[in-house]
Amino acid sequence: MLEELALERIMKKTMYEKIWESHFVHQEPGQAPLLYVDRHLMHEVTSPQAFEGLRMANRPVRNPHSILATMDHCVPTKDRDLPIADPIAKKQIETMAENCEENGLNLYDMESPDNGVIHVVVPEHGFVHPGMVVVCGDSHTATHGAFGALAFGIGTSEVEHVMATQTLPQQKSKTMLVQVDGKLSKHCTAKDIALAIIGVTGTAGGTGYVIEYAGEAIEALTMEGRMTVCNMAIEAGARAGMVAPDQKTFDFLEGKEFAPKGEQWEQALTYWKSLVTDEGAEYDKVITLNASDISPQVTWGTSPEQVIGVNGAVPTPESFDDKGKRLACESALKYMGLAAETKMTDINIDYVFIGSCTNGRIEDFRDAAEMAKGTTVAEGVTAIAVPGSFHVKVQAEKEGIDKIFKEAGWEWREPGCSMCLAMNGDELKDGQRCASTSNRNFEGRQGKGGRTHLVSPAMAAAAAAAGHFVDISKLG
Ligand SMILES: CC(C)[C@H](C(=O)O)[C@@H](O)C(=O)O
Ligand code: SF4
Repeated sequence: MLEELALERIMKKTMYEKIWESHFVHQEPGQAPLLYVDRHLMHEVTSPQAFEGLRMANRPVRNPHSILATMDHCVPTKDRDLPIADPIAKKQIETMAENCEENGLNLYDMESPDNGVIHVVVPEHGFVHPGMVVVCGDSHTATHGAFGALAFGIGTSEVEHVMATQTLPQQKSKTMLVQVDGKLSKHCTAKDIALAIIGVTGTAGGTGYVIEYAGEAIEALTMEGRMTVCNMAIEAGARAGMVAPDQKTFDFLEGKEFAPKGEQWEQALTYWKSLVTDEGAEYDKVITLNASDISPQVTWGTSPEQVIGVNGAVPTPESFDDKGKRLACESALKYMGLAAETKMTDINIDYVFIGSCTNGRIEDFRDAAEMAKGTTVAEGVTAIAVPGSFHVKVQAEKEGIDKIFKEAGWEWREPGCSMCLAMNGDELKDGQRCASTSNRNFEGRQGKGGRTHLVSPAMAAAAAAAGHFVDISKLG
């Protein structure tokens, strides 16, 4: 009987384990297992050396159809018709175009109507499906886990390995279930879930794990919302984040360019439905949160885990028992120019950025526009809205969202990573403070000396109008 129970437990698998096993190719004794890779995403920053390596070794790209490439990190978000002023950015863009041309790869270049941030454009075309293994030389590849895929970032030498062999040496991760029960309160969003989770796990809590997000609040999210949550799995230190595919996933994919069609669609559906974690399967770690406890979140420090509800105050270093966290708090307060115990709603801002692969999708702009409607950007504040892709931009314009922003005094830009990491010239000046919908608030991330507070799009729009953070949960 006990044996039977044990056997039953062994046979019950998590979604991660099912995907892993179906992609396992081979393992040499003493070496990491080799995984088959279905999809390889690319941008201009991490691919040039990989292409160079292939060229030197005289090897072709094994499966050009597995690759989708874009230009996003270095692209200007205004005056796109003028030549790129920054010589490094210009070179990266040109090199990307040459490499894709030479290898026959599908590239959404700067002129393409499909251009945008890699993790925004890939889902728009239905390029990632449930059950796939997806890689990209970019840490936020975890975004695509929202489709029930195993998606993670890799280094440039690994990019070369995947291009040459369509496989990747990869150690198996442990599994973590992050269960978010209950319902979100009004004006709370997927971004607040993502930040609140990191507030609990810390940026190292996910190290060695692949997270599966589940529970009523995750199921209730749209695909866009699930992408936001999975996008930030990496900020919790996890290898990847994923959500079980369901009817929302299938509806999102159906009819998209790279989605299976006809009979293949039916077969795919049967397979996708089988990927869901078996009832009773065990995870190595389980974390439970209640969505109704999550208030609109704001980071106060220089790490995404240094986060608090907007109704709270900047913590004192002494409030941390852990010495490392205490010191981190001290140093963050110094860099951020904040005094402990300052109410979050008393913090004034200079800049607002809405965009990035975390919150640059249509729903994010709808949320922000609802908040921005009829307001005016506060004096002394610069606010920029940067759609994640041209498709997002066009859709937003169709809905009149650009007008709402422009009338409120916002700049309405062209798509790209922009001020998420300030590689394209969009950056904060020393000491400027920004309410940003991106995913990283590291020192200098948005420009040397720049101070980043991570928030949701609605929080960003409310801050732009007030000139400081606002407890939007108190709004009607
Ligand atoms: C440039 C790229 C390698 C980097 C990443 O891996 O995430 C960037 O996208 C980021 O968000 O910091
Ligand atoms: S938007 Fe930001 S986080 Fe996303 S890929 Fe670009 S730089 Fe990285």
